[in-house]
Amino acid sequence: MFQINQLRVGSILDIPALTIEPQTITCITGESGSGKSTFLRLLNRMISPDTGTINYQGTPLEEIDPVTLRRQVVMMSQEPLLFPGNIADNLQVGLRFSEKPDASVMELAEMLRFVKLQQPLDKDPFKLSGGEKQRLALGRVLLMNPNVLLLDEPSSSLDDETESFVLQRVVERVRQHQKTLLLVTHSKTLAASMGEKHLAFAHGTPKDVTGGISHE
Ligand SMILES: Nc1ncnc2c1ncn2[C@@H]1O[C@H](COP(=O)(O)OP(=O)(O)OP(=O)(O)O)[C@@H](O)[C@H]1O
Repeated sequence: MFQINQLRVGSILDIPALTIEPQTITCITGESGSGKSTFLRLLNRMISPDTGTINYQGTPLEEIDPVTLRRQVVMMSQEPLLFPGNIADNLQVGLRFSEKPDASVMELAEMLRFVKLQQPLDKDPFKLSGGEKQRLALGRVLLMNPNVLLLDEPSSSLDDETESFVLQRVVERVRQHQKTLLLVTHSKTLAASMGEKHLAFAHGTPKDVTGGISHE
């Protein structure tokens, strides 16, 4: 899905070579400031590298129209983005950006249940708690069902049990739809148990620690 070579972003990232296979779940861990968010932002061209190449499905990223790319490679950042309107509007906005048909009220209600957000569709999202805002943003990107989902600590405001529950369901759903997921999580336990690949970032360089064994 992505091939990365000789990539550098200032002194933040240094990735000699990395391949992300299609239809795989990749979990990403690493200390604060190790470059995890910057790495995700590169993959949908929110930022560009200083040197090196990233290919998406065999095409260099800079040759792909950014809007087209961001309809296929969707990022949910740590700070949940909210738009004016109610919860339903905030769920639909991703579908509209992707030029996909609106979801029905039933589908929206089902998505709220899926992300464990027990709030009415007509509620003002700005009145939600931090964790609820996160789950709303998660519901929005899940509805979009993109080729590639980039989730940057989507459940950091949840207690461990709810976090594990929600993430397991997200992973199951991505597998069912045969999509590709890159998931940043602070939980090494979840990262080790959930994906096909576990990348541990240190000082801007990912190390493949899948299965607890280093495959440098
Ligand atoms: N726009 C920017 N301009 C300058 N430096 C930046 C910018 N964005 C990030 N950085 C720096 O790059 C480094 C990596 O940041 P990044 O957000 O990728 O780390 P992270 O591993 O996601 O951290 P966290 O777990 O705290 O979210 C940090 O030192 C940060 O200060």
